[in-house]
Amino acid sequence: MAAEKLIFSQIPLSKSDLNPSPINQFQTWFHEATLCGQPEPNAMTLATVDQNYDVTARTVLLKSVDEQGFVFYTNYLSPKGQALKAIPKAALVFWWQSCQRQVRVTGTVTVVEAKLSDDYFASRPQDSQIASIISKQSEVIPSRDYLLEKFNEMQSRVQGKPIPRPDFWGGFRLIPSTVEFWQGREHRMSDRFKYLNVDDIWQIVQLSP
Ligand SMILES: Cc1cc2nc3c(=O)[nH]c(=O)nc-3n(C[C@H](O)[C@H](O)[C@H](O)COP(=O)(O)O)c2cc1C
Ligand SMILES: Cc1ncc(COP(=O)(O)O)c(CN)c1O
Repeated sequence: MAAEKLIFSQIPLSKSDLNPSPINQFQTWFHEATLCGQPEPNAMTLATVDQNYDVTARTVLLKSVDEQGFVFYTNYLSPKGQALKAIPKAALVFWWQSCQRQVRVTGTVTVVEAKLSDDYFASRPQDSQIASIISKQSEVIPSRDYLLEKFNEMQSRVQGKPIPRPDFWGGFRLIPSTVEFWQGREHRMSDRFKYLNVDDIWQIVQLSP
């Protein structure tokens, strides 16, 4: 592991290393994060702004990424769901300490196709499905017992039968307009490159650390 870490941490990143597509570049770095031994490399900070301009960030899990964008799943009625409905813009941050790498993404957010959410919901363990349904995400609750009672009630009611996805739960896709790759280097002289989408063409600029 130590040797693998050495391979990717504190190695120079130069423009000629970068794939013309920030998504391909992200996929390469994501793979390398696993090689570095980074636990949960798909955990990302998601920052949103609501209609009162209040800014909030929380961790969510990246569940898929392709040329269309970065997909995560959540409760559409949650604070983040409501914020994204009001202002469909967001930022993502990945910090892969094991590789001394950071990726920052900004862009616009759309609700994913119902079929994609249906398929993802169906792939989750049934107890996770139940938790998503009985939990009104981020609402104040009187106690854990209150939640457990709802969980147990639903568990005994469905008895393992397939549960359809509720319409208040599903995926969002962040369509990137900027993607920045940061490689930690010695003396805080880190390497940074930012992809900017200009008229559907990705331009790459180098940034001062
Ligand atoms: C590692 C980690 C992964 C998480 N993944 C998700 C996720 O994929 N979807 C989700 O809705 N909440 C996830 N959460 C919980 C959120 O951080 C947050 O507590 C919850 O979504 C409520 O956020 P909100 O009140 O801003 O809407 C995760 C938390 C952690 C620590
Ligand atoms: C509330 C919540 N919803 C969704 C997820 C996404 O992960 P999974 O679908 O693997 O449960 C998480 C991950 N911890 C979560 O905490």
